[in-house]
Amino acid sequence: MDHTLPEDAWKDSFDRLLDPIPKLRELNVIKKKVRLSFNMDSSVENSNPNVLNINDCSLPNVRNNLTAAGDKLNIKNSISTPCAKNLSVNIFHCALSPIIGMKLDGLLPTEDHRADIIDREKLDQPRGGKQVCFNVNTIDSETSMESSSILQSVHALKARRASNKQARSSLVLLPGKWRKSLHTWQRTTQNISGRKSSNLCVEPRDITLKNLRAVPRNSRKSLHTNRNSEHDLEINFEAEVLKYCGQSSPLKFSTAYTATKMLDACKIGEGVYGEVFKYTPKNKTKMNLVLKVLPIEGTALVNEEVQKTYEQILPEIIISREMSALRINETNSTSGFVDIYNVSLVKGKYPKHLIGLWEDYDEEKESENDNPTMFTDSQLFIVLELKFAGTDMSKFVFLNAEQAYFALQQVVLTLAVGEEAFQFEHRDLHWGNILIEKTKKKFIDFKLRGKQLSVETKGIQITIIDYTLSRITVSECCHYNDLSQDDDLFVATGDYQYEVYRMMREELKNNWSSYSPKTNVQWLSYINSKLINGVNYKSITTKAHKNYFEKLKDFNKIILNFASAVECGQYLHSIN
Ligand SMILES: Nc1ncnc2c1ncn2[C@@H]1O[C@H](COP(=O)(O)OP(=O)(O)OP(=O)(O)O)[C@@H](O)[C@H]1O
Repeated sequence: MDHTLPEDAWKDSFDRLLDPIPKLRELNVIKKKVRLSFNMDSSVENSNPNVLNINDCSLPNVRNNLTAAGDKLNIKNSISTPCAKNLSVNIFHCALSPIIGMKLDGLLPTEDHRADIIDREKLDQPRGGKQVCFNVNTIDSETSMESSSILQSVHALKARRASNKQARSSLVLLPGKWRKSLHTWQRTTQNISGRKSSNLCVEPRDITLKNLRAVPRNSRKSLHTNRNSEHDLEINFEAEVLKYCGQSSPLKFSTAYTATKMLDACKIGEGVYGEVFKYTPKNKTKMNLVLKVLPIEGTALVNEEVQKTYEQILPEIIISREMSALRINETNSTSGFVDIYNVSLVKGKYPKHLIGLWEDYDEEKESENDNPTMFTDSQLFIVLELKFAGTDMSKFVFLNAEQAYFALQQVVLTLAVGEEAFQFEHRDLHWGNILIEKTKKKFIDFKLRGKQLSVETKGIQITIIDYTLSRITVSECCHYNDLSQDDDLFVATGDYQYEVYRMMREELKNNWSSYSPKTNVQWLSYINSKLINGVNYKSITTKAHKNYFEKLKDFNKIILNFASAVECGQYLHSIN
């Protein structure tokens, strides 16, 4: 029997169509143009579970945390998309641009992947692009993911939904900045599980970050404590913002912040809502300032987020101004809250030199934010000009525990002054929101209820930043962020920090407008624990280190018994 296939067996139906037109076949017009598309479902096709980006976790203690909690993440459920700029060759043969993923800072590797990371680090291999990872821990073992394919994840989730069980992803975050990771997780899981999305059917090719839409959040609220107040009348938030900026209309962005006025400028950080640049003003060459640039009021999503409105940005401006002004308050004063020099409302395209700085940062550190070239002529921004206040506590290297102990005292008294002046609760005082810089001053002065207090600096000065979740009462109005409907933050794990959000919710009975200075104590207990087990010390063998390390440990045993930062401060000052 002849097993030879007929000559045209290789032809598909399309080829057969060409048969009657031999000239076309000769030209092979169509086939020559067919290329393998890496764009299509690139989040699926190019997933590589062996690539994990921990470049942001270079600190030994962060690595330790990764080691301690690594088992919690099933890295197989990861989407990774190749990022052309990290690859030495262009694997994208097609004209369309590749889909760029984002890394989710807060997630932890498994044992296998830790080994892989170490191998990659030894070989100094290039990073494999940004990633989104999530851990689906409610899937039964038999339906658990067997490969890294997101396709299988989706099928498993669909199957699970079909059997009427609720799919819920767990959230394991690294200590510190959580907002970006949480938002990415929310977008990812909400679209996969359909929890808050009306579109329950998610096809694999829909799972690209550009397709994931943010859920608008409008949780900033202001509550008038005096109900008969004339403030209850309709507020014109635009006019209020302009008033705080000391302007009658927006300034032109490119002329208000020209390159010539900003010496030695560079981008130093980024948040979900904006970009942070550092520079020296031309007329004050001994000073370093920081510009925090926040797009507002536009309809375009920025970094996958809805832009804040005048109404949402106003409380942040008010809190920043009031806390900064405590430097000159007669009864309760502190310089521990970030010093704000100016706030302005600007309009127009991003200045070219700031785009250049953004791109330099992106080249070096890979920004997770959108390139500001996206902004049009009509875009509005709030620009906060702040004093540069140093390095955040997670990256700072303390000399020894004595220096850390006195830094804690500065944090305690700063919060205590805030409580007394404005019923202030920070509500998000993780170690990324405490900045530290060296100082030649011997003492830092505070005034609490009119009483002068001094704390030894031991060579460093602390500054508290980021009032996004903070609460204050000012001019019979309480400004706060209502987290009562925001379940996701309270399911996160991975650090004591995430326990504190739950502790706060319990303390406040989920009524976020109420005042309880105990939440400041809860954050102080977290900071104290980080000083015991988390921060870096230069010298740990000295007597001073051991002595003060014991003091930190003793204080840790009793700290949660205090009702406020004021009480903590009084106690610490009495035992000094
Ligand atoms: N005054 C300052 N001095 C030095 N660095 C600063 C200052 N303000 C902000 N930064 C740096 O910029 C980063 C982002 O700032 P910030 O936390 O205020 O932004 P954010 O948009 O509120 O962030 P997110 O909302 O994502 O937590 C900080 O982590 C810090 O490293």
